[in-house]
Amino acid sequence: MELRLDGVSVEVAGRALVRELRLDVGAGEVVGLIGPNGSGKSTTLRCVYRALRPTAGAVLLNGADLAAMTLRDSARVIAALTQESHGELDFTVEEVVALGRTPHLPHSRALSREERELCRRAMARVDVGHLAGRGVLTLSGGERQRVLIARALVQQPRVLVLDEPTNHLDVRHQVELVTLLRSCGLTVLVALHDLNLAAATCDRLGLLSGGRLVTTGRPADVLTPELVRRVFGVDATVVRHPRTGATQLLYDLTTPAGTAADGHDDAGPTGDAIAKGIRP
Ligand SMILES: Nc1ncnc2c1ncn2[C@@H]1O[C@H](COP(=O)(O)OP(=O)(O)OP(=O)(O)O)[C@@H](O)[C@H]1O
Repeated sequence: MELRLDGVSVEVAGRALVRELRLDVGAGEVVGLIGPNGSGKSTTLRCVYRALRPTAGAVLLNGADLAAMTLRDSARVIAALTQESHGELDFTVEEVVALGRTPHLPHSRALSREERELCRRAMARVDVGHLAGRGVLTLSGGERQRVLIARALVQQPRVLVLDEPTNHLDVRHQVELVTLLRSCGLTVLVALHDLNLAAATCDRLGLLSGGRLVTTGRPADVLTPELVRRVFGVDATVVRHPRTGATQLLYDLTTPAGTAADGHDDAGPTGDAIAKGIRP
């Protein structure tokens, strides 16, 4: 299923948080949103999982406007792992995972045997099967994050939207999540802070700054030292992973590169200016 952000803008209290964002995620493609704090990544994702309505533009699924679908219908197609997903009540792990079936269940029907098996497999896939009977509030941050990934999987979506899914995950579970995102066959839009993880995970990246899309492209084309310096204010050397060939950045941790554009409307060069290499 193809996801298209068609000129999406979000304005809150007279302030533009996202401006005319155009981005396509092809069926089965993994696209990463990267950018400094406050650049508009979460706001963009909120428009896709319908926590926010774009002020202008539209989010399209296979060409159909998401705004015209019922929330239940879109929840059958789009699963989200969000920054807000953590306010669960004290359910057990298996109860939280089973909640992923809600958009598919007629009122008050219990899970079928197949659905319980689906939940069991999803829990095993993210390594939380042994926690099935535990209360989610007793879990560590990483364990809880993996439970929420299992919940998204049992939703059997066609599109997966993830906001910083590697938060709290140790390195093994980060690698497993990358493998899962790359192999699940779903259309994936994921916001990531870790640029090396983004480069290893995503087919393409969209780089945001100040609510604008600076550029999109393959990781090797987006993660250039020039753009990383202009947008993040960090000096980095680009290397290729010796085995996988993935683009990876080695940060220079000793010398600040100067002022980066941040998420504020009135600070730093605009996204367009950055994209063209123009300093005002
Ligand atoms: N409801 C809101 N009202 C006012 N401003 C908001 C609101 N939601 C977000 N913002 C502002 O919009 C900007 C973009 O926020 P957003 O959360 O999308 O950024 P982000 O790129 O996800 O940042 P981070 O990397 O810090 O998670 C920020 O300056 C934020 O303070």
